[in-house]
Amino acid sequence: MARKPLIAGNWKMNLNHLEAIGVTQKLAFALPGKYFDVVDVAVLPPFTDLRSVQTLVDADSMPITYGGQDLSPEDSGAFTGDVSGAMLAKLGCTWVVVGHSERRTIHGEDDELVNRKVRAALRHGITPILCLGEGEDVRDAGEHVGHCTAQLDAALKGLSADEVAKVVVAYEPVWAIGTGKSAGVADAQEVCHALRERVREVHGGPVADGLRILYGGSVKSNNVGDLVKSDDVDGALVGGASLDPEGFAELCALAAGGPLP
Ligand SMILES: O=C[C@H](O)COP(=O)(O)O
Repeated sequence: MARKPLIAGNWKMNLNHLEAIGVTQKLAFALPGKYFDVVDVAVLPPFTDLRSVQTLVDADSMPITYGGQDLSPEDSGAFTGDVSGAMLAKLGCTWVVVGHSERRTIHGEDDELVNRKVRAALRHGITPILCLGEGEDVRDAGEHVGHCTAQLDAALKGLSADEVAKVVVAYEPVWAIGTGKSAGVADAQEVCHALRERVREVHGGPVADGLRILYGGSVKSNNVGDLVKSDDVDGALVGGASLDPEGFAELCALAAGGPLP
């Protein structure tokens, strides 16, 4: 089944709302409309930027989608500092990152919380981009496939096949994030394939064949083309390389099959 690639730029804690406007404008300007027929392009700014990005995207009818980098597992109430799925939905978010390794490591998020956040996103009609991946020690021990499929099982626990069909999975080996050390194409394909086969086993062929599985970890213009050519890699979650709009536009074009004119 042909799956349209998704290239999502995770800005992490970079760019204030004024800078966000500039970067989003430049990205839309640099990437001709025809590329959006072939690849979906998203930006994932900090919460404080979302309203500005929404206003710009709506006003200029940009083909760019956007989303948050995290959400609360709860819908409202006394949860100081948290942002709910309902709030993100109201801001027109298509996506929300869940279970990023920086949240798992820095904020101690475990699989059970990640599962609750996936459910919260789906409850509000937002597509969770569910991140998972192994650390260097697990990879060195050769246990990366089992580790990642176990994380997948835990994050999707109790979800119906229809719900799983609405999830995007992002395989991000922790040792490749922000290190300049990207997984090889064969390594990315190995884990993405195993994740798809696990979904096939539990939720059936149509869900597995339709599921978008991204790779993330030091994705740049020089490796994105080969990564998305892999059978089971359907796009990329891009960190550092998404902050420069012209460079990110080039990366998106390469994911769509060729460089910008
Ligand atoms: O969410 C994005 C990933 O953490 C990858 O970040 P990176 O492209 O800077 O390595």
